Amino acid sequence: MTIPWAVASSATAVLQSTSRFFFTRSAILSRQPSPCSATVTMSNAGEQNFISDAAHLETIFKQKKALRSVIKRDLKSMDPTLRSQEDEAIQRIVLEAPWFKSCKGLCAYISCSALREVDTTRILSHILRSHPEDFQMRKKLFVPRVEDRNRNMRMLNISMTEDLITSSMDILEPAPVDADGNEREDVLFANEPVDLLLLPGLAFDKAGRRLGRGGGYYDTFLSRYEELAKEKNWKQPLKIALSYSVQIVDEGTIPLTPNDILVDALVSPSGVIPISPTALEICH
Ligand SMILES: Nc1nc2c(c(=O)[nH]1)N(C=O)[C@@H](CNc1ccc(C(=O)N[C@@H](CCC(=O)O)C(=O)O)cc1)CN2
Ligand SMILES: Nc1ncnc2c1ncn2[C@@H]1O[C@H](COP(=O)(O)OP(=O)(O)OP(=O)(O)O)[C@@H](O)[C@H]1O
Repeated sequence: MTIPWAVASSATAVLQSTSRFFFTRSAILSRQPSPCSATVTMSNAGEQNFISDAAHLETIFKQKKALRSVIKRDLKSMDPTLRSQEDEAIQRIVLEAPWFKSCKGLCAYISCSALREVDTTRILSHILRSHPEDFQMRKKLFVPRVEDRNRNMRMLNISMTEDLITSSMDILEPAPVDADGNEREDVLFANEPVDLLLLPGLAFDKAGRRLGRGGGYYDTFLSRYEELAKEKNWKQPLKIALSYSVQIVDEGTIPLTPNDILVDALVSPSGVIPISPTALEICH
């Protein structure tokens, strides 16, 4: 695996491209990373360093924003037939994967077609329909619920699609309490670990970088779960992102910021792309 320690293209290239009103896919996607880190400093004076760090981060967030626009535009113009073929292929690959079949608990997103996310309907209904006679045999499913605009997202347990309501962000989410008025189980307080996290995103690369929608919800949750698993001595869950072909970009295109968490593998319509040593071991 390439270690994506280099986080951004040169400030000059960024300023040139972000100062235009219109971004072409090739202009954004052709950037190469420079060997500078997110905490690059330009002076020995502490305050000066702080300013240059902040300015550098701001530049990187601008790059992320520009890349999001390009990918959103590409997703919008994707042929609907191709989209549904890719949705089918990706979900079939997940449903047939040994890491999916063997997992006992997982967090997955509820896809939103307006956001042009890879569909998860088949995967979720497969889980929720399985073992109707014995719920204990079922995979335990947790899905996201946004709590506020301050990056707080919980993953709550659901057992049927009727548990879901439309959120203010127009995404299906679980209500915090179930039909009997009981608080839903939060994965961060569960007694058992989950083995798998199925992640959405806007762009990905083959070194595990993931560009989200800019809310910081997933990176914050992933870092909390990573900490929890360490504290409890649990195996870290596999972090697998689902990606249309058009969302996979060249290495060096997705700038990294300090809180970004890398994924272990991608599932694209052409198959699983293992990235981390754990994923390489599981997939071969
Ligand atoms: N299906 C799904 N559920 C999810 C997420 C997700 O990405 N996908 N989230 C992952 O964080 C959280 C919700 N976060 C969201 C963040 C942005 C937008 C959104 O509509 N963004 C618009 C731009 C809005 C703007 O710029 O003001 C967009 O991306 O077009 C939706 C959900 C939790 N649930
Ligand atoms: N673990 C974290 N702790 C504190 N701040 C965070 C954390 N993760 C992300 N952030 C902040 O959230 C904001 C959005 O980050 P970024 O643009 O990288 O989001 P994203 O990766 O696109 O979104 P997401 O993580 O929801 O998929 C940034 O200000 C970032 O610094």
